[in-house]
Amino acid sequence: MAKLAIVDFSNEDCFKPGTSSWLSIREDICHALDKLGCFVAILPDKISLELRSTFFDTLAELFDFPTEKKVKSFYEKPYPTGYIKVGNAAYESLGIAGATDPEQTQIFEHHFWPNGHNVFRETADLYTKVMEELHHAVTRMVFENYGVEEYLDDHLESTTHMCRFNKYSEPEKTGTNLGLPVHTDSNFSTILYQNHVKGLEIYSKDDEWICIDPLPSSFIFLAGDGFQVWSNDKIRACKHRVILSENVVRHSIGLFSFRVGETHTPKEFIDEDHPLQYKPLNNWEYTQYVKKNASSLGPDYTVKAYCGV
Ligand SMILES: O=C(O)CCC(=O)C(=O)O
Ligand SMILES: [Fe+2]
Repeated sequence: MAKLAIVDFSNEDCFKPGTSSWLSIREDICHALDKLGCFVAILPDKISLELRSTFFDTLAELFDFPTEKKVKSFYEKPYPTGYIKVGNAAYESLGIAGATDPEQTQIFEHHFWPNGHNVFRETADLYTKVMEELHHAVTRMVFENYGVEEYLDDHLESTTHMCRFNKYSEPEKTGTNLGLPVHTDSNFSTILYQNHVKGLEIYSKDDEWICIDPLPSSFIFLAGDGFQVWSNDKIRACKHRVILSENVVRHSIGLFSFRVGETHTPKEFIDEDHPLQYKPLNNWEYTQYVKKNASSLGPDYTVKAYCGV
């Protein structure tokens, strides 16, 4: 079975370009992305265990609001997003668009708690900040590794982040242990963080599934379809799913990073042995298309069918 890479970011130098820690981690994560499109980043000491536990309690409070309230939590810009629940499935999710802007978290907070909920807002901002920092560092490492740093600033400036809070109800309540079916994320890249309940599984190349231990210091980085298009298939979008094996509520947080406008494959990824695989991708239109047509497209639909050359 392919091994999931666990990459230790505990040394602050890991976030400083050019240091030996940075260069060593850069090699590890690029190798991991090449193999599975995914790795686990260990970030201890960023958020205390107490705050983590309090935050997951506030997520339970959040999902306890009536459905009518949750449905009305909606963002029009920079892209439409809001509450998701399909049928009586185990999964439901609330999103904050442009979540790295604390004003957006505040709009979300006030929708649910008109008098404010400091712990929720401050901790949501903290998690978002930690995940954004990780996103920046990993993206820079990948661009450096492939010799395309000249496009990095434009890429980061064109990236917007959506934060989603997910709840998976107890299997005995919903009658299913399927949290989320097999999929790749349609955006560029995602960082996930779980409560103490396991469920996230990564598809390994040997047709086996790797269950990710829900450790308090583990953040999971996943390449999405946008990453695959950008890298001309050098880095494949990571297939994953959520299977609930315990009869308890599972929560997770995700930072979904999108490139606004079109994602192009840099010329550096194209040569005689690696001809261009994709037309430019409008990641947001693609995401909407996949969401709208999920049932007719089926589980084997890929970004290649959408914009392959
Ligand atoms: O809850 C998780 O761990 C995974 C969520 C996920 O895959 C998604 O929202 O796309
Ligand atoms: Fe996903």
